[in-house]
Amino acid sequence: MPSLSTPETPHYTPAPPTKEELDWADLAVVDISKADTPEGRAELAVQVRDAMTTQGFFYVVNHGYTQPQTDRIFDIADVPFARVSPAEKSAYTAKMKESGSYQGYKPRQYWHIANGVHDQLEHYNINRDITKRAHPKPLRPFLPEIDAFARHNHFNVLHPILRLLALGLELPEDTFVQRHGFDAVGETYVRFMKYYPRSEEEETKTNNVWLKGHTDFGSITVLWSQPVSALQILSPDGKWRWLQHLDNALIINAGDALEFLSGGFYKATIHRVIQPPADQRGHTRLGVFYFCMPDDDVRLAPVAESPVLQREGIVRRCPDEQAPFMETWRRERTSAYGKTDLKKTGDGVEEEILNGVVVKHYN
Ligand SMILES: O=C(O)CCC(=O)C(=O)O
Ligand SMILES: [Fe+2]
Repeated sequence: MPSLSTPETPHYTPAPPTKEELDWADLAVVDISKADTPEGRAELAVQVRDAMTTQGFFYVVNHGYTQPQTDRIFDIADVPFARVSPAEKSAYTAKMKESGSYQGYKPRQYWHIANGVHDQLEHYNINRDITKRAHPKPLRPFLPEIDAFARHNHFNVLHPILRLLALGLELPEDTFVQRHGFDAVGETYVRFMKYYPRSEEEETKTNNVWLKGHTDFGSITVLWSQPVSALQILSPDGKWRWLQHLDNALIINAGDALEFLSGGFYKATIHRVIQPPADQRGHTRLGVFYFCMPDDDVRLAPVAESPVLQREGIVRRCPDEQAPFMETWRRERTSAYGKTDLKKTGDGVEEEILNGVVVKHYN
């Protein structure tokens, strides 16, 4: 909470929500405050199971942060971009290709998008254990608030959702919670992300794609809703649909690790970022995320003991004995992303093979 004792920082004002009527995805809204009781969890488990087996995305509301608390996190999120010098940014750049980890900065223009055009977004990633590594000086006064924010995401958002996902598979409630320890060794982290407007030439050469269609490689992504429309999901009918901003809501999606663990029952949904509608162009777009993944030593093989999977069948992307550990999967995905030669396999689809598993990218 902002108070007299919290350090000051300029307020980040995002563009107002678009007035355009876009083709919005119709997603469930999950009131996570109901997860406090067994009856509430039983009700939400059905809602979450339906969302995760069809769209792979849903909204969460009543997560326990007030609008002013959320606004404060967005103000802090701008610090690593607006208040850190280029020299300090370069000193804290992540060694993505070499170490397979995003911890630190992903600089602008690091990824190839299409036709020689590179991205125009930077992000700064902070492991939930904020003490694991040093941070740029201007960010240091805000570390206690970032620590509280990571814990809030972990215990009040991630764990309740993991319990619902286990219930949806008729498994003991803590099946996935046990594989996502806050104090375990693993990469689950906070990401602040800033997109900058692009030139006409960049827009044309990339067909307005800012971030290519992909699945996230972790289990669950928590995206703090912000007003600049640009995120689209590939709907089950094959159409790209826009995600609508809801004030102080979270957007939740499943990634590869959850798809592996659930034997294909919960879908890692493909999503991308494109140029915003005309009334929001020319603005920066600031994002706040909590990227969640199982602990490094978790093997990403299906929870075959699930009665649901026994009835419905399991879809495997590789044989169980070859299923990657979370650590291998995240390092390979991180090193390869935006840096490898992809093979064109269809209209707007490119592929690569990592650890014996096909990974698709969409334009
Ligand atoms: O910026 C967004 O809305 C989505 C970003 C995203 O998909 C990612 O960082 O994996
Ligand atoms: Fe993503």
